Amino acid sequence: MKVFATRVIPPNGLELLERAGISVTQWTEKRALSAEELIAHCRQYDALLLASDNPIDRPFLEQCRHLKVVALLSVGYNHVDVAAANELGVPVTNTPGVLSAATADTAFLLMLSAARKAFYQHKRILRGDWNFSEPTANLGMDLEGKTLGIWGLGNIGYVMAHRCVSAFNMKVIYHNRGHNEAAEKKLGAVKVSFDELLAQSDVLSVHTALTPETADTFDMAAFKRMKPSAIFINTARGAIHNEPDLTAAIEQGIIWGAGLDVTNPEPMHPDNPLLNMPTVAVLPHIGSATVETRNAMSVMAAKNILAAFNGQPLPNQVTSL
Ligand SMILES: NC(=O)C1=CN([C@@H]2O[C@H](COP(=O)(O)OP(=O)(O)OC[C@H]3O[C@@H](n4cnc5c(N)ncnc54)[C@H](OP(=O)(O)O)[C@@H]3O)[C@@H](O)[C@H]2O)C=CC1
Ligand SMILES: O=CC(=O)O
Repeated sequence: MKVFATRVIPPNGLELLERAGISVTQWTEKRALSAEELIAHCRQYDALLLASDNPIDRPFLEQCRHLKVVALLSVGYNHVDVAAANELGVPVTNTPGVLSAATADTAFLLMLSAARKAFYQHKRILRGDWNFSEPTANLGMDLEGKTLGIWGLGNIGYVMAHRCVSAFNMKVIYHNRGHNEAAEKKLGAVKVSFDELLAQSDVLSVHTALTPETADTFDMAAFKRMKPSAIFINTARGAIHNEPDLTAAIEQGIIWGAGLDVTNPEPMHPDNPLLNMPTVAVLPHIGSATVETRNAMSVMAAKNILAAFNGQPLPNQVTSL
């Protein structure tokens, strides 16, 4: 059995596959594979380990029906046509849970960085503008006791809420389609309507999957319903917010600032005005990027591949949005 990986894979997962006698070919070029190249490679392999954002769409799936599994090195699967995969009998797996803490830490980092204008303060040092003795300049805001609103309180949202309650005694409100009973019981999280989430959050952190229902939710109309002191955090997917509207909302003081690990589009252009706003912190989609977490993800993906090759139930198969 042979696996094709679209990027260099963290060692723990790779070792697991190789110990089982499976050969893994990794795409080592910096540039991403084109759709045609991906299909051409996959024709020669039994499984795909997808560590890039190449779409797994119907044209791909129609030409690669022989794959025993497409194992994603991510929890998000908005780049997969799940209905087509189900219809064409190509199993798809993801990596839930193991990356929740690292991604929540990224959201927490962005929240604190936006609140204290950290990225901007760093830029001040670089340009020789230390200015220590000015008591009213470059002030941030406290987070102690503030209200954290989570849109999509699942695995990552839960850890983010836990961090914020433990560190800053923040009150947690959330909006999901269902209830998160563990968060209600253990963190005192209160489910509110989406309108209340917008109106009451001091920090609003997005943790839903990108779906047709969640795309473009945070536009100017949504920002106008938020507090002028609110911080918007998105570590989920950039297409959930409208970036020109977010830029205008911060410029016009409709909201205070933002922390983004995901942008729309990615990569963000280096001239994007958000990068020069004092109350904005942007990271290049590094949510799960720690040594431990990426290794854990690679092990999870490898276990899904091994299960597929051994004809066993797949531990992390995704079958619906
Ligand atoms: N920046 C990064 O590097 C990373 C980004 N991510 C992104 O984070 C996302 C979340 O991951 P994870 O926490 O593991 O996922 P989960 O499935 O555990 O949580 C998602 C939550 O969103 C809620 N939800 C889904 N649809 C809606 C909706 N329309 N309205 C309100 N709530 C909704 C779900 O609850 P309910 O069903 O009750 O509505 C669920 O609780 C991923 O899909 C991925 O896109 C993940 C990892 C790393
Ligand atoms: O964006 C990363 C993911 O795991 O999803």
